[in-house]
Amino acid sequence: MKKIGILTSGGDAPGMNAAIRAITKSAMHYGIQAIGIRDGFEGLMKGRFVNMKYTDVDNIIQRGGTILGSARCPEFKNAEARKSAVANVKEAGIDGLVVIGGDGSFRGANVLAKEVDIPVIGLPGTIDNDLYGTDSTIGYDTALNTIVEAVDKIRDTATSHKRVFLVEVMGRDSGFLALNSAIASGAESVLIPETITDIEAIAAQIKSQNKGRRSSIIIVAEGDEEGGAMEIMAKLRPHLENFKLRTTILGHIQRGGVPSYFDRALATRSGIMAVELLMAGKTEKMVGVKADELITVDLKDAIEKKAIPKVEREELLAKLLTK
Ligand SMILES: Nc1ncnc2c1ncn2[C@@H]1O[C@H](COP(=O)(O)OP(=O)(O)O)[C@@H](O)[C@H]1O
Ligand SMILES: O=P(O)(O)OC[C@H]1O[C@](O)(COP(=O)(O)O)[C@@H](O)[C@@H]1O
Ligand SMILES: [Mg+2]
Repeated sequence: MKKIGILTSGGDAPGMNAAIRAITKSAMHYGIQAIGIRDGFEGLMKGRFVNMKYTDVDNIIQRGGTILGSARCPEFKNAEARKSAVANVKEAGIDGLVVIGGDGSFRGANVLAKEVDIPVIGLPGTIDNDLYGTDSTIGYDTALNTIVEAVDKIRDTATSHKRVFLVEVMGRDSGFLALNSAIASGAESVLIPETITDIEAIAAQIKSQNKGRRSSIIIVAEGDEEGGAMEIMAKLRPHLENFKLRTTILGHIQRGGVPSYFDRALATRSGIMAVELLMAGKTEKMVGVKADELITVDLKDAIEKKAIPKVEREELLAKLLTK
């Protein structure tokens, strides 16, 4: 192995830079040239490649976002359009590729691996934590901490005014961020796409626990089947006429910021492993983590199987969420 390509794709996530750094430095350690590919699959198709130097990755472990840039690139789903990416990889002499991204990026990585015929490894980089086979994706922990900090602030004002707040968090098809931020912020309720949302039951719950005398926080995953926080508020309003309802959409602040210790460490360990897997000729694998041990998962499984947010002692937790 002489040249390893690195790209970041899909929604950016805190810790992507730590991964880029670890891959670049480990490649150099093994006498391999790291090639940075700008703007995800878009840069791969357009041949936006840079030889990574040691100094390019100095001082980036603590920075959010991705120094390589990222993109959503729908054209990459088209086999004809991907031909230019394959040609660019061959021309640059890239003989191994690390794709850092979410489920969509791994679908792209999986088809590309077959067309370009070089080993491809995926590192899960997404705040959504929606990849099967890993306890945590890079960026998830930081985003959770961002949400919890924001909800703590909302709680102060909600309590002062005895209001009911609907706080919308990211998670396009997945409730990981919503469920776990709700647990950690002491929210009264949580709405996630994995469970059926019953508007009347939520209204009854708010009435019984609150009676207009205290604050309530309802975390809403943006992908909930009843809609985002605005839609849920509109649906709740007729049932909660005597309550003061407010909505906050946290939005893209959840994607930025200084990565947590956890995300930096996970990204660094996974980045080293990605290089070693490529050197061993392994392909179409995702590097994941289970009970603090790094593991590999077939990319196919990571994409096709559904990651489901799990909680132990669901009944007790439901009480904690509603009292
Ligand atoms: N089925 C697919 N085939 C080929 N490429 C895909 C496929 N799905 C997604 N991609 C590529 O991966 C990119 C990132 O996917 P996206 O779903 O936007 O983000 P994420 O990887 O964070 O889930 C897409 O913009 C597209 O270029
Ligand atoms: O920034 P965009 O393109 O509007 O995308 C927003 C989406 O990206 C995410 O932040 C991350 O999702 P991906 O990892 O799949 O890109 C989702 O939670 C959110 O729905
Ligand atoms: Mg995704």
